[in-house]
Amino acid sequence: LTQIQLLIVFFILGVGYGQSDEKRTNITLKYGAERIGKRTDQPMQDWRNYGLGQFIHWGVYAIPGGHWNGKYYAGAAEWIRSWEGMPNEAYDNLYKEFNPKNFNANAWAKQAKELGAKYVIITTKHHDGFCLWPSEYTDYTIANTPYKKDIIGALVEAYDKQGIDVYLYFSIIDWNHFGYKSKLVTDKDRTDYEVFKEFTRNQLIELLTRYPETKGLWFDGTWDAAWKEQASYVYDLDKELREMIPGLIIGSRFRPDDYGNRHFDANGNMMGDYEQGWERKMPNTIEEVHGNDWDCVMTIPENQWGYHSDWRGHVKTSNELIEMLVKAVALDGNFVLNFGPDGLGTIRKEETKLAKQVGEWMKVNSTAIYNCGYLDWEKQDWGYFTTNRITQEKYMVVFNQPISGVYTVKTKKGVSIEKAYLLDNPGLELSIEKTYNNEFLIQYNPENHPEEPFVMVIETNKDQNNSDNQYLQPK
Ligand SMILES: C[C@@H]1O/C(=N\OC(=O)Nc2ccccc2)[C@@H](O)[C@H](O)[C@@H]1O
Repeated sequence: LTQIQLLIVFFILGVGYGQSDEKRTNITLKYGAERIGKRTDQPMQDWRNYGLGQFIHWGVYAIPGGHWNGKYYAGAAEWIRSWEGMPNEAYDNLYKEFNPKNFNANAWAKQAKELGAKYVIITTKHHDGFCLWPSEYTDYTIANTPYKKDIIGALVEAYDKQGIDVYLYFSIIDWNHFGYKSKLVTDKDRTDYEVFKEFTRNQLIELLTRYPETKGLWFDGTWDAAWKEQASYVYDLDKELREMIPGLIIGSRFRPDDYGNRHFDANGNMMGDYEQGWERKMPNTIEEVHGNDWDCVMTIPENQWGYHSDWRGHVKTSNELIEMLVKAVALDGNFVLNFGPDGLGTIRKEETKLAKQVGEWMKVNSTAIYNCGYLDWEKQDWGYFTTNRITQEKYMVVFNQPISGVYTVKTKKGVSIEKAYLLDNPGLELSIEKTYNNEFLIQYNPENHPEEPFVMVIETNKDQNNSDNQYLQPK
């Protein structure tokens, strides 16, 4: 069978589409997954141990904030230029009034610190092509606004000062560049696109040169057919960027393989260092993550990344966001919560309130989040297990208090629970009954009903500070 016929066979069998976790290598690829299995170097360990991150979506789309000419835009605010109610001409001149007089990078970074975020992903350029840094490769940048100053530089410095690692979001889609095409039809498309590819490479090299503190790049807007044909160019660019900053972390949303597959190549092996497919959604089982690192990026409203002045539909509460965070960590992922500052650089009150609430919970309970990941015990209804990858301490994060006050825990063969107590009250030991093989019942009946999730610590006969485990010490 030719490779194409083989691919078709795999595709029909549904096995070639990258959702399986046994690593196959039947199809020879020049531009497939660069590695099978997780990265184990320190920068990636640090990434894996973050738990919680902050996403910032900010740009000229924050000026209209989801409205134009008195009309409400029901889409995602950062996509307003694509709305028929927003003339391109009008949008493309908004930068001339971009003057965020309330912007305070240190205040944003301080708020992220109090939230408990260990890293931040900042939009340098979204699909509209507006650059928040003074790029020398286009005039459509912050330098040509009334504000003039380098927003990215100020944010990198401020977050670095707070000890929060900085990752840069970069959209390959660029509606402002003449050479950007979603698909390549004519010869002129192709020659224009070659100019666009060089422009894209130049901007990425420029960003890593200007901001060498950058720990990684979060690519977006790579779903176009035109981009998916560029396996060789992207492979070389990926290599070039990684050589500029050793340890640089890039997710699965950047490279296409020989057949245009992103996230997973034709053999089902993940491209990049972690899976970036969980956007406003989450896996429910460990099987769905296929043994890969992954992040979930999440909006507070249903689907607004950039600032929209009129959030409609469901706005998540702090307890909902905390549960998503814990669920991500419990399934070996990171949870990245999005903030969309308004056109003047103010982080809106709803986001500030939630950042405070989640931050207060993290102050008490982050022991069950930072450096933690998946524990292969059977999931129970009361909530989630997490375990510290270094100390192997085990946690039960409770979201659903059983009326019975009985918390069922099924351990592994030979593992018995010897002690259980509340993280925020270690002195109060909880009673433990062993029933039958590997099942233990922990009793906890508080007088008053806790108003938010809480953490129980469990110690087993197998706990030791296992220094030879595969995860290195956090930084
Ligand atoms: C983080 C978000 O990323 C986007 N798009 O993401 C996706 O397209 N996600 C996606 C699409 C299909 C499958 C899985 C994820 C952007 O368009 C949006 O404005 C925002 O920046």
